[in-house]
Amino acid sequence: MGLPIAVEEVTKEFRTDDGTVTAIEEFDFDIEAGEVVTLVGPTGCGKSTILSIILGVLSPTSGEVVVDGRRPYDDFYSFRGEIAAVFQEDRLLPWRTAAENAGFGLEALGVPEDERRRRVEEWFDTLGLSGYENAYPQELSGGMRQRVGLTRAYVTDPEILLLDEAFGHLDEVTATKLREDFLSLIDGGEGRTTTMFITHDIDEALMIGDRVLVSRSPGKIIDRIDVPEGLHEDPERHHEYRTRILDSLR
Ligand SMILES: Nc1ncnc2c1ncn2[C@@H]1O[C@H](COP(=O)(O)OP(=O)(O)OP(=O)(O)O)[C@@H](O)[C@H]1O
Repeated sequence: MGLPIAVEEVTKEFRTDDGTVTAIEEFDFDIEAGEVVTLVGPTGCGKSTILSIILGVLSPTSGEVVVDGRRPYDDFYSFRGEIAAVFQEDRLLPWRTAAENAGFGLEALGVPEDERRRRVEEWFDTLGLSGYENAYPQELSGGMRQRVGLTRAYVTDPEILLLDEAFGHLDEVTATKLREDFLSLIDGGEGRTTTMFITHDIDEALMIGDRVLVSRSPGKIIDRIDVPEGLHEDPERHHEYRTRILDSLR
């Protein structure tokens, strides 16, 4: 069903040669178990920073993130297999085949090879990668590589999935197809994974999120929007929501 995420008054500052940069200021929101929340905003508004804190690779300067009574950055290894992330660059290992890359997380969790193969094959089938198990990343298109990255995350059956501009560098046709597949994946499951999806693309944020958080640089959340069901199939209403976000970012 996924675990809920509580982000409580989180501020993150970085020290630089010129002083201090505030990447995010008092981010405060909850993501319910199984909810899909998108965070949208222009470059430099703190999207990757908050994602890294939830993933547990960065600590906040003040405030805290609590998942299941634990803080990911204090207890990183206890979240192994529970939080998975997909990034803009696919981060596949070039010397591993597509199936070996996709099974990497399971391998780290000590899942036996037969079981790994079975689970990867199931996901490859769902994501249209069947037949490419033995291909190397450099033999695959950008969209296919990103599907391998998604498989690597999904195959561990995580409680929380974090996506950082995951479809951002793909051409529009491939990105649209991946978004549609991604939506049918998250809507198809009986127990939804709690998902945080960050993007600078307003249409993508509205299409994917149950709820959209809007952030402006320097990192401050300036709007929170509940997305009505089926919004992306209603161009007029979609336009209204898009305009609201654009206006708040001006
Ligand atoms: N390690 C760091 N050291 C210094 N400043 C940093 C560091 N990481 C991020 N920042 C600064 O914090 C701010 C927010 O960065 P962040 O990467 O979170 O933004 P973003 O919204 O993800 O941007 P983009 O869409 O370009 O990826 C920026 O001003 C950035 O320069």
